[in-house]
Amino acid sequence: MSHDALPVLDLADLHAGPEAVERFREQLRVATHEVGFFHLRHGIDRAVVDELFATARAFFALPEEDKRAIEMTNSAQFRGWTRLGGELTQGQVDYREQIDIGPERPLRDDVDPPYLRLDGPNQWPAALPQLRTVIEAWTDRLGVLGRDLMAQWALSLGAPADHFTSTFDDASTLLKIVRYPGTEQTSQGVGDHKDPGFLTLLLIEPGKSGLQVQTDGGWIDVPPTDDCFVVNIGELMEAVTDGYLRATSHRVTAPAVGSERLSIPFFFNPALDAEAPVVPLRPEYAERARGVTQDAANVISTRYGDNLLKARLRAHPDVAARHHADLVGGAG
Ligand SMILES: O=C(O)CCC(=O)C(=O)O
Ligand SMILES: [Fe+2]
Repeated sequence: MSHDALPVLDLADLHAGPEAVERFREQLRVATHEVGFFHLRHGIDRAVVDELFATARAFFALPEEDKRAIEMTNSAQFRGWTRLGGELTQGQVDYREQIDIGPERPLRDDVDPPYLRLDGPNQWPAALPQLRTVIEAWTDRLGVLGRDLMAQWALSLGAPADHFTSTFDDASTLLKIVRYPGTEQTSQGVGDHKDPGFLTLLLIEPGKSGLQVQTDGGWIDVPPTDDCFVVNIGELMEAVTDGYLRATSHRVTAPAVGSERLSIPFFFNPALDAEAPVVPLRPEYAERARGVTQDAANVISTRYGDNLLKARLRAHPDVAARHHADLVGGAG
């Protein structure tokens, strides 16, 4: 089926009686079977969203040396600031700067299997302590929402509500705060990709376009939509539903010169060592499962840590060469 706009779901439906809940689940299943992307009206106070973007702007406005002090290249865990042009998608440079923040954990002694190297501390900017406060509150809020949505997905597919619960007990979420400056050098803000995990809750700075999603009918522009997340599923959700649900390629075009675009994607994912639990699909859905995408250049692993490490090594070759040369065939 071809689509020229994303479906819009409303979280308020989950508190509006059994019929509304049923409708929400149906929309969730259909949207992620057919498109893999949808708008989700969130009902979050504007003041919360405004504070997030004000804090994000304050971070990007810090002096270069404050950001350089927390460069991702310092971190074997791929945490911290990536300068403009420091990231690749499909081998091409992305024109964005960002900070990556994961669960705050001590460094581990045991790093076998290698994905355990991704556990560890964040790098927070010393000059902007409120970044940590604001982001930790946001991450907690989105963790609750992520768990609720996973239960709705399970029910929508014919599985018990708690199908995913234990998988997310020790969630290994990832949050990025991203800035795309306007440029004439390239149209690539971030190149075509699928997200490697389960679920992405993307908050885009109000009023900004630039996100494009691949559908059967071609690439479509996602228009700015107030008070909504853009939600998409990642490769693991495709894998556990044998392709009944679809991880969809997307990209961001660089904004016009003289403007910029901020976004805050939150990737809701299980523990690194979690094996993604296959969903027992209702027979009428199993019949329409397409199988998992087979691509020799992007093999999907159902162990989250393996799938994440694959994506991180590919996107950040400088971090890979410095800290993980043994995994990428470097000098070591
Ligand atoms: O910035 C955006 O709107 C999307 C970013 C994205 O797709 C990603 O970081 O995975
Ligand atoms: Fe993405």
